[in-house]
Amino acid sequence: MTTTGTCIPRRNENIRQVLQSYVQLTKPRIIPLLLITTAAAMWIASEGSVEPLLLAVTLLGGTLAAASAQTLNCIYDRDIDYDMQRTRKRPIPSGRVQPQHALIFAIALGVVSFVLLAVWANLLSALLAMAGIAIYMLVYTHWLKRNSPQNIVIGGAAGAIPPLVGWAAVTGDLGWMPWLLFAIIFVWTPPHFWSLALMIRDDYAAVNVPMLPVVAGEKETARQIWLYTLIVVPMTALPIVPWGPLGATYAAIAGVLGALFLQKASQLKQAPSDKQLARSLFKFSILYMMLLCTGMVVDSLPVTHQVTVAIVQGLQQLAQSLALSFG
Ligand code: HEM
Ligand SMILES: CC(C)=CCC/C(C)=C/CC/C(C)=C/COP(=O)(O)OP(=O)(O)O
Repeated sequence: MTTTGTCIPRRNENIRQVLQSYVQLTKPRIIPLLLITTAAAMWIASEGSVEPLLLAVTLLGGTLAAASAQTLNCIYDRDIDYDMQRTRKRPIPSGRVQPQHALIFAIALGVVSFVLLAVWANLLSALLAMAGIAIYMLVYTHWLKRNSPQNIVIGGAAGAIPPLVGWAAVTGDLGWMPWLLFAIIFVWTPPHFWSLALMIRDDYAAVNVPMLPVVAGEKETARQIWLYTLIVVPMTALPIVPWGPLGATYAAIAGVLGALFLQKASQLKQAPSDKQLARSLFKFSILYMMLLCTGMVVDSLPVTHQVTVAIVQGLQQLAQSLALSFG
């Protein structure tokens, strides 16, 4: 058959499609931001010089744990995913992957993640990653998603676990700083998700998932988005000296980002039915978390510290010479 030259390409094409379906089960577009929050925690915990191998192993373990969690969610939610426009083409509702095969895949991902983290990082980071899967599946997907408009507030704890994994991988324990990172992501999640939910409210209403915009309406959702934004922005100041380990570079980045986040949330509060504003806030929430974490990494680098010290010393000298010439 190979002499016809048609079978091998077709087989390769099939393998490619199967692989693509399994990758889609893991909702891969969400994972990079989860990893950025993990990496930020690792950089702060190691004061700017994280061991490359530990970083790689922890990010791989985190990727596999998140992929396992998302695959389990795709299995559990296959009924509503079939009924929703946005999710109908996912691998299970569209019949491309059998739920039993997806389950084996999810378990394999979870086991490899646990072993990787437990052996090459430490047991605490491995257990935290497993706790992330358990909270996402049991608390969010099974218990709250279909039963309470507070589903993503409480269930959001799962998405806030990655920085705990990163911190634990570096230090072997958890102080207040990783819990502060957890809290920042926890409080950031409602503005992130509800701005999206405002755009796809009808999808959730059609399958009776009580997301806040379905249950309480656009005005109340926009009001609560505003309140959570009002809480999260000042919280991002707490990692700054004298309270925390971060300095001027992070403070400047967090300040600008916070002002923009507040501005966008306030605009949405004034026009809760405006889908463009909701879309803009959703997209910005992702950029916000990405840049905030990047700011944490940049601020933690020793070179940033050296540059900041040099600038401060330069300013002091300038002030002294000005004082001398005017005094
Ligand atoms: C319970 C908490 C959360 C819920 C319910 C939630 C929900 C969602 C949903 C439904 C989407 C749209 C996905 C799609 O179109 O298939 C989305 C997108 C996204 N989420 Fe979240 N999210 C949560 C927490 C997080 C966290 C903690 C992060 C990372 C720190 C995150 C990062 C993202 C990113 C990067 C996207 C955009 C993906 C794209 O480019 O399409 N989410 N989220
Ligand atoms: C440490 C560790 C393993 C953490 C994992 C946490 C995790 C997987 C967070 C993702 C949260 C998320 C994107 C939920 C999507 O909601 P949904 O499933 O209701 O979205 P849908 O409507 O698109 O199905």
